[in-house]
Amino acid sequence: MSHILVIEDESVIRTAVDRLLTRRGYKVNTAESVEEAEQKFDLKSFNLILTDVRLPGVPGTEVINRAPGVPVLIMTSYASVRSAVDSMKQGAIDYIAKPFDHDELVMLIERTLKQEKLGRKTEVLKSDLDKTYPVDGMVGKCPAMQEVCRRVTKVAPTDSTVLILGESGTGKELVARALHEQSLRKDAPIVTVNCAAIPETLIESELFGHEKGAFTGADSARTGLIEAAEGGTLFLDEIGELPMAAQARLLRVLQNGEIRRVGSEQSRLVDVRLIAATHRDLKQRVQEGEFRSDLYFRLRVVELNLPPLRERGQDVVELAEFLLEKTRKQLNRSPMKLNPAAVETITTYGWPGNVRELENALERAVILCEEDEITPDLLAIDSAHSAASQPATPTAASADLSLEEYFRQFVLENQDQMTETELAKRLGISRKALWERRQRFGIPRSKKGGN
Ligand SMILES: Nc1ncnc2c1ncn2[C@@H]1O[C@H](COP(=O)(O)OP(=O)(O)OP(=O)(O)O)[C@@H](O)[C@H]1O
Repeated sequence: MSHILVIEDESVIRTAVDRLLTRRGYKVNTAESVEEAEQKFDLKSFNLILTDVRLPGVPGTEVINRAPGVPVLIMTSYASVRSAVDSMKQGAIDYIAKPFDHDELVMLIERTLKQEKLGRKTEVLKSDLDKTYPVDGMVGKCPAMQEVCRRVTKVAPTDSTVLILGESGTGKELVARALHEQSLRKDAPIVTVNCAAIPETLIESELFGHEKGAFTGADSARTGLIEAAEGGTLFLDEIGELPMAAQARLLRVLQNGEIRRVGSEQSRLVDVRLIAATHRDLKQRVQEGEFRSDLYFRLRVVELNLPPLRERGQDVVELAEFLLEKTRKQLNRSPMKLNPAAVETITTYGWPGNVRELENALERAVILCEEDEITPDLLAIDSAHSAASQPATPTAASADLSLEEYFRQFVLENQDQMTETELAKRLGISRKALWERRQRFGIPRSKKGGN
């Protein structure tokens, strides 16, 4: 049984998390501060520590130093994304923004404990994968993916700005990380910001920082995420969602290498390489007046186009085999293979959620598989959702149905019967991505929903 320590000074949250985790079969201890936790327990004996950042006494991040080797998850309020980034730099495994829902927290904990258990094994696996696939575990032999790999290798060591285009789940973040890993900046941080996830009112101060008194509530000066990436790489995901005012500021960074905090008259120099990504047609956003053309041209110094999985031919089978092997090793299962019918299903399905959806389907199959063969039923691809027979998939008969419309329709039709986790899985996206899209497309969660 895994043993978890929860450090949280707000008693309502502490009790709720304690109850939730105990119900899920974990052994849980709680404390209101790092000092209290140290007095009562041997911090190093826990399998995982979940802590708030702001606590009476020393900040929660201090447990990273006081319990070396124990994975630490940080709970933080939304407004302090920056402190979460800092904690990650100090060695926290991950963070979760409050308010979080129970499923989200449990998933994060399960994942972290799984990773902790695998520990060194994963390291070995990673180096195996690196040997097999020259661009950091990126699988793909079709001409379009080969071109992407060639360009990644060529452009990574330069400081050029890169724009990565592709549908959701096609591997944009993987490419951004590969670019960083193969660059001279690899020992400095890569800071990832999802522009769609930060409210419009906060994005400028989150990215560029602000001076004391720059706006109501700014009671102290703060550095932004761009400065946090100093010497490294800034990955701006979903850049198509960046509001106009922030676009103007970003342009200045690209043109002059200078950053001006909100509320400041002075600029300071920053040394950051920018990689941006979007699933949107940016050129069209420019034509619609939603995106600055000068910024667009600055961004696409090098453009990488990731094709949707349905256009990658036989790559889908190689990817499935690769992901199957990766997942079964991570889950400590003996060798498995796809049977011919599963290969057929994988080849004919349209994969609207792209590689992420394939990854989820295989993870589920590995977990449920009792023999050494993956059969189509384990993949749980609803034949009604296959490319050939489902008019509601974006790849199918109604090709004119955009991904957004497909998403909207799917969520509205299914949210009363499915939990957010199930919805996200079926759409082949993460829960975070589901949340972001609900915000973006204005689809609130239904009251009847599963969680
Ligand atoms: N070519 C590939 N080879 C191996 N794994 C891949 C490949 N492409 C994507 N993946 C895996 O698929 C998952 C989704 O990829 P990633 O998060 O990079 O997609 P994305 O385009 O950034 O998605 P989103 O737009 O939804 O954020 C990741 O786990 C990634 O490692």
